[in-house]
Amino acid sequence: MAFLWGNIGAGMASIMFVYTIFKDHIPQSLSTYLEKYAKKLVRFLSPYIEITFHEFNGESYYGRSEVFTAIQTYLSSKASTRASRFKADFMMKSKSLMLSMDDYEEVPDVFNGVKVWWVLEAKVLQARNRGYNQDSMEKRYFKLSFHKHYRELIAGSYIDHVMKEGKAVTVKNRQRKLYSNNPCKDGYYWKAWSHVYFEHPATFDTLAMESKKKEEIMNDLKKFSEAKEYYAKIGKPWKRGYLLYGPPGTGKSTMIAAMANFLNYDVYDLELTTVKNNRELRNLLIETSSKSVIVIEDIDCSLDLTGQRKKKSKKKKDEEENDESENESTSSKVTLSGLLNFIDGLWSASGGERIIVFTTNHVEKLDPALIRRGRMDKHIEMSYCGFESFKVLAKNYLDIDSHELFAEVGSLLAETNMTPADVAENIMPKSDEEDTESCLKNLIEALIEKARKKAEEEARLKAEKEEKEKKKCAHDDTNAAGSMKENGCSTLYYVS
Ligand SMILES: Nc1ncnc2c1ncn2[C@@H]1O[C@H](COP(=O)(O)OP(=O)(O)OP(=O)(O)O)[C@@H](O)[C@H]1O
Repeated sequence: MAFLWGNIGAGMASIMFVYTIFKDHIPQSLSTYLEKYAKKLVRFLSPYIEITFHEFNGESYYGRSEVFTAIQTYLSSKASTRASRFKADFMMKSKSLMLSMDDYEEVPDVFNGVKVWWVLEAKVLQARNRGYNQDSMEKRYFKLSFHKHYRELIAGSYIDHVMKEGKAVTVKNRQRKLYSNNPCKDGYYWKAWSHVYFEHPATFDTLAMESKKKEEIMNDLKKFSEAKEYYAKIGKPWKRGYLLYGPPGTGKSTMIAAMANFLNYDVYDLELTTVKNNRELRNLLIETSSKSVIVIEDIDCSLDLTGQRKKKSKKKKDEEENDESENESTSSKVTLSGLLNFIDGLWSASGGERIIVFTTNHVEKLDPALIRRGRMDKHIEMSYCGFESFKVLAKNYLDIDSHELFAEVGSLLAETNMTPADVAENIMPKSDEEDTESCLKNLIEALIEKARKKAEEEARLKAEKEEKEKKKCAHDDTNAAGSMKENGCSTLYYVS
């Protein structure tokens, strides 16, 4: 068989050699025709099979194929020993170089004694307007070749093996990312998200919050991350919504970082004000990866989302519907109903786990439809610093568990509203000379000052209220006297 294929190969090589010599003398149309059929003939006679795995499925340039990513990761672990040309990337997490296979470089692999060959190829396509300035487009794919004889083994067990190994390596090497929705160019592609490596140090240990509340949140997150089968069973997308609300500086952003670190998820920071319309929002969300926290901070300020449902006119409804239509040049913005649709239904198809977090300083301003249970499953109030939270901050910043000044701090915190951000600022040593005691004294001073200002403010408000009431009484008396006069009374009668 090998001899026969060898002879056919030699014959084909001679024909190709002669063809190359005379190619310039053959008309263009005939030469294209010959090349096409020569390729078909070679494929027909070849004892080898080729399977291709495309980076993006179908027409869509959103949502990279998970199979392609797993193969890429699997091969990068092989490329370092089996290829002769590599692409090198510096891994922040492991502080080491990661080698991956270069374009058109062949990487052989052996499975159960059977040899296969991988190569990364690309087709360059005509430019098409897909919402960003696209010059031209490259469609990359992996090509796997193996002998026909091993069709079942390779198409079944081997591909499974590659997927499993690829995913395992991805989890091991995972460098988490913080994405923001600023389009950026990556090779031939415009990507809707740009990223930096996510290295926020916050954890639930360093988060200032009552331990019972923290534990409840951690249990909730853990249960969610392990509930793949449960979500599949009840037929719901594997997602969970959190609403974090509270005054500025109470740790909403810190909580998001702690959640992402706890789950080992990426973070997508979605700035809604820069999203043109519902279509763009959909594309952005489709492009988010599994195991991610999608954050919309200050949802009340993000867009005119609040109360829009109630007030929506017929005209507005029509605009929203047009927004979903083919017209990409529309200037309409993301709407509440658009956002609700994506939260409810978007990820049912993609299947991966996602957490969506809204933060707000003014929970009372939000449309109830946006935060109802089922959409935002857990509402977490981020509050002013209590004694338990203070102790976490004291441990973080001063490395102490107790101190004789703690009792005074505790009673002052009970009377005053100070955010964890302000507490942290006050106890942070400002120079090498500042010791623990002087840091705590700084905080006590700040708390006393805050309590004094609060008392002053309360006194001012009380005086203002009394003044208003006095004026109102005088005004009522004048009106009463006036109406009596109108009714022909000359004397005022007071009824007690
Ligand atoms: N609960 C907390 N635990 C630990 N540190 C906190 C906490 N709250 C605030 N901080 C500290 O204060 C800084 C600001 O807090 P953060 O940005 O998380 O507050 P926020 O509620 O998100 O504020 P904003 O509403 O203004 O965005 C943080 O960098 C952190 O150092």
